Amino acid sequence: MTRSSVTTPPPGAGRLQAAPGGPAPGSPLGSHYGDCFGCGERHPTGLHLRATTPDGLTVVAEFTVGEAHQGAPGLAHGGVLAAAMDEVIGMSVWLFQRPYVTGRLETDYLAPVPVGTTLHLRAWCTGVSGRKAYLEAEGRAGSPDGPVAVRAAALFIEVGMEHFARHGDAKAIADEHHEYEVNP
Ligand SMILES: CCCCCCCCCCCCCC(=O)SCCNC(=O)CCNC(=O)[C@H](O)C(C)(C)COP(=O)(O)OP(=O)(O)OC[C@H]1O[C@@H](n2cnc3c(N)ncnc32)[C@H](O)[C@@H]1OP(=O)(O)O
Repeated sequence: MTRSSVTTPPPGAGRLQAAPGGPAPGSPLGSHYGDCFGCGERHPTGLHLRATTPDGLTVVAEFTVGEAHQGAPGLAHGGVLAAAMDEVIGMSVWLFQRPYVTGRLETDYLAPVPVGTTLHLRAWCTGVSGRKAYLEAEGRAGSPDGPVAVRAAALFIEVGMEHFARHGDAKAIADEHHEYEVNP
């Protein structure tokens, strides 16, 4: 993976620990928002990522490239593939049980991805330092051990739930996330 110093954990960065009360190994991860382009079940042309965590620390998910995801005829758009990387990484920080947002996302495209291909996605954390989390992801074509078509490295920044309430739709968050106090 070609990655910059911004997405490389600094010396002394901590390792991620499974959050108490987080999803049990093997359990499916639900969508964080029904209208999300990445995981929302209500989104008509979204990626509809369905994810599980095998170990409470990493996330695996599948995304089948559809007609709505094309750039060149018959091939996935690079921005859509980056969105899939962003989403699976976002799901993996969701395991921390604290809200994070993408600060920087770096993507390597290794092979074209035809419409109809199922990408097998995996994301994991490489380090945590203060509010910063360092993460990586890959997408393999056709099967979990297929060729790597896309790779990403990211810096995510921890924010409070008030970030989403202040900048987004506070009512929609409250309706879907009764477990969080969005205006503490
Ligand atoms: C309904 C459900 C609700 C739950 C939703 C779940 C979400 C799931 C979503 C899933 C979808 C997938 C996820 C999505 O798509 S999330 C959507 C895409 N991302 C965003 O919209 C984020 C937009 N940016 C911001 O809001 C602010 O800039 C943030 C909050 C990130 C930081 O502003 P804030 O004022 O708070 O803090 P700070 O500026 O002091 O920065 C703090 C530290 O971080 C460093 N830094 C920051 N940025 C960068 C950068 N680009 N490169 C390098 N470094 C960067 C910075 O230097 C500093 O370091 P240091 O000086 O301390 O060393």
